[in-house]
Amino acid sequence: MLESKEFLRLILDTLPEHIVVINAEGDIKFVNRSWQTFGEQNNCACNEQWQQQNYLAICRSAACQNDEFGAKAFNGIKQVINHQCEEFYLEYPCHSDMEKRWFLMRAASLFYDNQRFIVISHLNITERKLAEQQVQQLARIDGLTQIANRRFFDSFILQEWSRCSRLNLPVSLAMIDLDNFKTLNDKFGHLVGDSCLKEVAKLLPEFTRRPGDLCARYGGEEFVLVLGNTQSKQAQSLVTRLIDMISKLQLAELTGHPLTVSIGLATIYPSSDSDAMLLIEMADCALYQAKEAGRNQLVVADNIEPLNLEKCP
Ligand SMILES: Nc1nc2c(ncn2[C@@H]2O[C@H](COP(=O)(O)OP(=O)(O)OP(=O)(O)O)[C@@H](O)[C@H]2O)c(=O)[nH]1
Repeated sequence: MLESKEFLRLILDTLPEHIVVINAEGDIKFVNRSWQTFGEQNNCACNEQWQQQNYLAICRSAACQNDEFGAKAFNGIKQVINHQCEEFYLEYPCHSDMEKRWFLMRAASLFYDNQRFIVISHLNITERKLAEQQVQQLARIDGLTQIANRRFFDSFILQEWSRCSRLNLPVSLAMIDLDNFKTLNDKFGHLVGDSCLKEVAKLLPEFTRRPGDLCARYGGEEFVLVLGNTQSKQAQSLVTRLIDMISKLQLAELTGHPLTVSIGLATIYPSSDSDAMLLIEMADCALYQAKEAGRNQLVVADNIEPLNLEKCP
């Protein structure tokens, strides 16, 4: 019984992996039931006639339509066919209109009857991928305010700095610090302090809608806005609007006083011999000056003489 082809086929049909076997030219020689069913459910054009298809041609045609995973699959399978490796693995997305899906593809060679075949299986790994994404999401979000955390800001600013350096675009950075927050905490308690932080954080995403923008909690009662490809004048008008919105927050019910912030704003055209630390230092220095000048105001680093930077803490 074990040698019966029918028996082996039935075993393959019970597997959840979608399995296709091709010859060294890429011609499909076998597909299991999971493969067939997946094709039917996803309206694959070549359903019913899989064994008249060439799998490498399918991958190449996907690659020609700029599907990077089609190109990777094609190259990987070719490597197995050409004995450059025994096995090839590829994790790839395959989203439908209704759901997100990811698969793990494995290609391995097989000799049978003096002929060479490649067994390609596709395992659904969506559950693991979604869990990974959730962990990544949690690792980049600040628990209290639900906006990006410092760690994510640190990597984002580097990316945006090099993107703007390549394209010769300005980057603006606003450092926003709540005024007299210690007094507020001492007077009304930390829970009220926390509510203030959450309310301010809720306003920020409205100012950072483009892919080159980010709002983040920089530390305790300090926030940052990264505004890629934004000139100082544009950034100043955004930040001025933010100051106005913060002053109108309904926090007076909690504290009896309007909440105010001090903001340091810096704008730089990145160059290859400078790094993002300079922008952060300039914005920080401007923030320091805003505090020194009495708080509840914006200071723009453009107006700071280079010498004055040294006076900052
Ligand atoms: N409620 C709350 N308070 C925080 C949090 N993180 C930091 N703080 C408090 O924020 C306060 C910051 O105090 P300071 O650095 O002296 O600043 P400040 O009182 O705002 O004074 P200026 O910045 O000079 O206007 C400290 O009392 C911190 O304990 C937080 O997550 N929640």
